Amino acid sequence: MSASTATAGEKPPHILVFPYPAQGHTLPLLDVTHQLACRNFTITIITTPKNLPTLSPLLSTHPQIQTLTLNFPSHHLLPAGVENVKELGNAGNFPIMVALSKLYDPIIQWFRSHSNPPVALISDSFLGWTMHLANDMQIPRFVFWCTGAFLASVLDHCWNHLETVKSLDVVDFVDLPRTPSFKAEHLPSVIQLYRDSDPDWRIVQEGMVANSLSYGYIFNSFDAVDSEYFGFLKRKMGHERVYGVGPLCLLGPDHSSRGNPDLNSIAHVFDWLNGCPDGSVLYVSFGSQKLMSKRQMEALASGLEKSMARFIWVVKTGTTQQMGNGYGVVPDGFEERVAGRGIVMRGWAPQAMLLSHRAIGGFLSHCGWNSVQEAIANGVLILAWPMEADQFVNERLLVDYLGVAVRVCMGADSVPDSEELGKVIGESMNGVVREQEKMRAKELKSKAIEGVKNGGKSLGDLDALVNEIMQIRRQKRLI
Ligand SMILES: O=c1ccn([C@@H]2O[C@H](COP(=O)(O)OP(=O)(O)O[C@H]3O[C@H](CO)[C@@H](O)[C@H](O)[C@H]3O)[C@@H](O)[C@H]2O)c(=O)[nH]1
Repeated sequence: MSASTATAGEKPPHILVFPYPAQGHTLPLLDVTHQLACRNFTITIITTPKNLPTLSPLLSTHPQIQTLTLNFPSHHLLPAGVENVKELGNAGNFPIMVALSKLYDPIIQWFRSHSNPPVALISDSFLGWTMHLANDMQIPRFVFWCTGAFLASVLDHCWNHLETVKSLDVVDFVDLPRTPSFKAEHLPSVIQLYRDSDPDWRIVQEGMVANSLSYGYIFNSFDAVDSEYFGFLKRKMGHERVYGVGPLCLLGPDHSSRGNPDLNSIAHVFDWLNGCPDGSVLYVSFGSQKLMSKRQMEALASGLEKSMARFIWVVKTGTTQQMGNGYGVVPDGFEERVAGRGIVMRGWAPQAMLLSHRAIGGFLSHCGWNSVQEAIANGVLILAWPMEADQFVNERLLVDYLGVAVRVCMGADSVPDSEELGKVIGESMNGVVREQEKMRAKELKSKAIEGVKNGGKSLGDLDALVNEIMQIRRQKRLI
């Protein structure tokens, strides 16, 4: 247990946690919440009825955690009953962000009637409006970034220079370390989608700008990945309260039961992996949101077949209508042709568990930040196919700055050349090329592991965060 646990007689502080309802956002914030619950904090998590089940594993581990379950507000762009981005894909972010801002009043009412109200708020970066909420409640807000500090720095520049950024084909980030440039189509999706004429987008923009005025930043990232950008943000915000507590998948809790996979039905996958040589299998998955088109599915299947590499391909399946149009459909006969060398898993796979298997040596990924952290934590070479959102920014960091990834395709609608794709996969998995990248990936893994050990930087940042909240509570008591 950390040295920062409440001392005898000291009532643990009460904090309010507000996750954003997208798989890649909620799960890592729940990991941070777990860490705080392990340190005796009193916690209330804000959620909505359909998102409540995601909290179940955490709530059963920590029965003392309370929930504030509020009905999901409506928005004209949201189909009735939708409460999570996973149901709509990346396009769902905008209406969901706007709809949730309508929870301001019920949250304030709850806060004002509470006998032991929270002393701090930790809320997702996509809930920027909660900065005003925290001000109203007179408590500090910590922003949880489920992405890295490089991305946060890029976004900060974009939101603060929106008019200029939106007018350019290529944006030069001259104020950032390494002065990166991005083509307009590779900027984070929220920037590309922003429309000045729509008052709802103003809500989003104001919230995003407000993020940088918050009391502190918490990142699922760590020094060896993001130190330049941690430093940049500290200078920009004028204080040191920027905490890199990642990779969270190494801190726990154990992620093997995430998404409730039926481990019996996939026992054959682990049996097969157990018989494969170390580092010989490519894991292929594109996160919880991306559904691939018919042409993409065909090109990817063909590339995997031509590569002659061993693989596990996790296929996100769509609705009956989407699958009728070929979305998420594996080409006929493919599985028979690759039998013994490759496995297709449909739906949800225990990714963190699979990536930690000694036989997995490569990860063909969209570069979603959680996948990136899980790959790094396991020293796995990344074959990068960024598609949308923050993924092009993440890819730049991985390929060009950290040198732990190889670029294989770019774009949400791109269809890779299957010959070329097969060649890169084959060389990376079967050959002796990419040795430098593989070595750097292993080195980064070692640094990640060091960081979460006693005396390590990520654990130190977590303790510093805990101390900061304890301090806030002590000061509140003195007022
Ligand atoms: O079958 C699956 C699919 C996913 N996961 C897990 O789900 C998470 C997926 O997160 P991520 O890799 O970040 O991908 P997305 O779900 O696509 O995440 C969205 O949110 C991320 C955080 O903001 C962004 O970085 C991404 O670009 C955005 O697409 C990871 O922990 C995976 O291990 C599984 O366990 N099994």
